[in-house]
Amino acid sequence: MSKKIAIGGDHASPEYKAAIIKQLEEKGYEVKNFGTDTFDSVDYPDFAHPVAKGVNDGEFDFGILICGSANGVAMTANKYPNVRAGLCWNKEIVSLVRQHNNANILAIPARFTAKEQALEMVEVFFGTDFEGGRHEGRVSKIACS
Ligand SMILES: O=C(CO)[C@H](O)[C@H](O)[C@H](O)COP(=O)(O)O
Repeated sequence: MSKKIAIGGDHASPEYKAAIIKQLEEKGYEVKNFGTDTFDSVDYPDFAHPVAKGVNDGEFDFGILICGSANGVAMTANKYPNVRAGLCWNKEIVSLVRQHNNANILAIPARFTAKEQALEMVEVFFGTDFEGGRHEGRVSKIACS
């Protein structure tokens, strides 16, 4: 069954988001776009919450969030107990956030990452599995009870 992916971001990112959606759909993923789709100024939590909630509730397997620095969307998403959003700026960090942290949301800083690099990061994110092992226990300690 194809993976279901939720994606969203603010006005810093619509063209990155569109390119990522195209790439993912071409690879057969099912993608739901939560906006925004224009450069009109918006508030990033309004787009990060629905993506994070969908991943948190198991409606989506993974999420992608994009804003200028990625801090705002990552902070918002990480309020949800089942979400592990990783702010990534290169492919190596993306590999690690999947292998070691079992991230289920990739947070991309559009204003500090070239679009080609963002697309490569997305490819690495979905091509890398959690290693488990010694990381299982650590990841299980992330959420507050
Ligand atoms: O990076 C962000 C939040 O962490 C967002 O993209 C904001 O838009 C950023 O704070 C910049 O805001 P601006 O209104 O685009 O100047």
